[in-house]
Amino acid sequence: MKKYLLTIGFTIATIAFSQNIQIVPLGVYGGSNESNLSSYLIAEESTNNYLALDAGTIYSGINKAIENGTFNEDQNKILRDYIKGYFISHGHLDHLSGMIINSPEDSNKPIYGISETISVLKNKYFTNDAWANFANEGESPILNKYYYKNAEIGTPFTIEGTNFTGTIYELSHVNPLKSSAILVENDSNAVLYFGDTGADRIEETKNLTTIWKAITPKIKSGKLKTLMLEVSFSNSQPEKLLFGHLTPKLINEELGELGKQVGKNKLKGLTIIVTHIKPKGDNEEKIKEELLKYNPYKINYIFPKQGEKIVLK
Ligand SMILES: Nc1ncnc2c1ncn2[C@@H]1O[C@@H]2COP(=O)(O)O[C@H]2[C@H]1O
Repeated sequence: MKKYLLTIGFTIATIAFSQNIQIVPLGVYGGSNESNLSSYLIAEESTNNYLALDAGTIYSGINKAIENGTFNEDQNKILRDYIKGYFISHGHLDHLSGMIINSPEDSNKPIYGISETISVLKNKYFTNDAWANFANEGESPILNKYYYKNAEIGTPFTIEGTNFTGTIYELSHVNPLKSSAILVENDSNAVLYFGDTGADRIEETKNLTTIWKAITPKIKSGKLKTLMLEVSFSNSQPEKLLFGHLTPKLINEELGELGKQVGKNKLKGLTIIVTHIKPKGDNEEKIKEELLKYNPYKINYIFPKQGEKIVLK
């Protein structure tokens, strides 16, 4: 009997610990189309406990997900109950305007970010001049709906309302402007989401190298399921006009650095979800073509679509 119970316990534990991760893109572009800007909901597959990775577009993305059958609930419930908190990578509008605009209808929840991002929210957006202060610090009247969670770089923290922990890393988005990435993980799976970032060579920083070193063990063990990485421009964009972004060429340059840590063959089949494409002219088609045509590390590229769920196995 005892052995039987132990087996059941082990099976339940295995199921509990091997939760796949799902991602619901609410917005996928890095500009122009204000109804489809960077925001990705991430949760364990069998739950509705989502962290929003950036919040450029919220309302239109939820509607699109309902239209696609990804969600089968009303708009308000998804906003208020499913989204347990926001990670905001940096202070640019295309990463947070959806959260601001929807704040009057939202419920109480945390906003995670580096101190620079929280400072922008506090001093530029949740102000009486720009909107109203729906957060818990800053200008009066303080409406106390959102509460800031200032994350220390590289120190894991609990993501409220989920089984995830988060670890934030610093990025450079036209040095000295800071952006950030977050490693979201449960016991068996991990996803690394990047806000806007330039390449180390162009930004003259070592931020990406630091991240590649930090995640190498998780890639080697197979725990890290995907990188959600920006590719804003095609290779035709001159390096002096990148404004702190990546191109397919620079992705391969950075993957070369990661490959040095992990071992080249270990990158084969790694999934990269391509974020933040700027949908101007034929930029989107060119980026896709360039990534797929010259893919020396045999990366599995996914081009997310608004409202279409991705399950990472
Ligand atoms: N000096 C500049 N000249 C023209 N466009 C710029 C300049 N700096 C920033 N931008 C644009 O403004 C955008 C702000 O958000 P992004 O960083 O996504 O991308 C940036 C560029 O597209």
